[in-house]
Amino acid sequence: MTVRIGVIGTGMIGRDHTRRIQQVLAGAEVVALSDYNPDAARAVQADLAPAAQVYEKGEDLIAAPEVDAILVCSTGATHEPYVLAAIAAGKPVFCEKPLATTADGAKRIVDAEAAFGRRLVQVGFMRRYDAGYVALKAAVDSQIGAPIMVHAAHRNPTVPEHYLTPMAIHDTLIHEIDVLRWLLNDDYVSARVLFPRKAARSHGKLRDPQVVVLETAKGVLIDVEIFVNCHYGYDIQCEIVGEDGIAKLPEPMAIQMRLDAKLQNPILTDWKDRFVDSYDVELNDFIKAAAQGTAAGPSSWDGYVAAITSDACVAAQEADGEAVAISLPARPALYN
Ligand SMILES: NC(=O)c1ccc[n+]([C@@H]2O[C@H](COP(=O)([O-])OP(=O)(O)OC[C@H]3O[C@@H](n4cnc5c(N)ncnc54)[C@H](O)[C@@H]3O)[C@@H](O)[C@H]2O)c1
Ligand SMILES: O[C@H]1[C@H](O)[C@@H](O)[C@H](O)[C@@H](O)[C@H]1O
Repeated sequence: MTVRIGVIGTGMIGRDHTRRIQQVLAGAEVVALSDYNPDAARAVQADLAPAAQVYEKGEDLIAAPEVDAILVCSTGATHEPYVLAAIAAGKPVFCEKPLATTADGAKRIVDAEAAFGRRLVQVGFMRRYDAGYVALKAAVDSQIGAPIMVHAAHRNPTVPEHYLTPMAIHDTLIHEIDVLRWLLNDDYVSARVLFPRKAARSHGKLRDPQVVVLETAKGVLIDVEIFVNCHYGYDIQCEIVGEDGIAKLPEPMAIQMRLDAKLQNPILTDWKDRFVDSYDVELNDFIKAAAQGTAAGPSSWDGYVAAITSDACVAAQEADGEAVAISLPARPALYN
């Protein structure tokens, strides 16, 4: 079966996912496109999916009989209504992170999917599909003993002026919030945020860098440095300290050079390159499950937990280093 996919939001990642489906992956084709800016949808149609129908409204694309499954790749604040409409239509939906910009919004999605009674939603937490993180999880599960501490860093070379202090949580830390919970098979109980002096390259409305300290139910202490004006490159670090040893996320493959009297390893500068393979694997998982009328991978429950944790971290940014408690409601049976 070829899964007929409609893509809502044809900006940077919507275009890239369309390219994947049309040119890299098997088992699916993009038959419909929609964007708030119709010219963006038409440009993607012209470049990548000439047979696709362009819809002015995302809601009409979701309802279209030729669309079996939906990708929501629009701006974060617009995800919730599209995901709810896809669930109401009984169609599998892949939603880019964040699932919703508030915990209440994510809960509405969880409630709708649980009431529907079958998984339909996959959230775009692609790091769970990254070969390095998969190997790290195997080491944590079976080699280094029970985890005690995690040291992580999420560094971007630069961010635009519209990137404000809470975005370091909602837009950036959200990846660690999901992947560390998955790596440790644990949930968070509190968050603290500490700010060193502001880096000189941090623009006026942004406090950068910051350190988020998360504590888990099993007593693991996690520190994540978020530094989005680090200048030198796009750098993701993760080290897990266990009872018997330490496991570290591998560096991306790079040619080592002996050149000009230096031993050199290049560092990536663009997030699109760092996780390029994992985007392929996550969408492949979506296509396989959608062909069976369901969804796999990171669930709307995971998206909801990430939203609750993000809200706590944003509150912690204003709490002068004090801990903000995180408590989760009961998990519906659908997500056990
Ligand atoms: N998983 C990842 O690593 C990753 C990476 C980048 C972006 N993202 C997520 O993907 C989403 C899109 O990011 P992007 O970088 O492609 O942004 P972008 O700004 O390049 O594209 C967003 C597109 O959504 C369209 N849009 C806005 N409101 C809309 C609406 N109501 N209906 C339909 N279309 C609408 C815009 O016109 C634009 O074309 C964001 O939620 C972002 O967090 C995830
Ligand atoms: O939307 C991007 C993307 O999610 C990247 O993976 C992350 O490193 C950036 O901080 C964020 O702005």
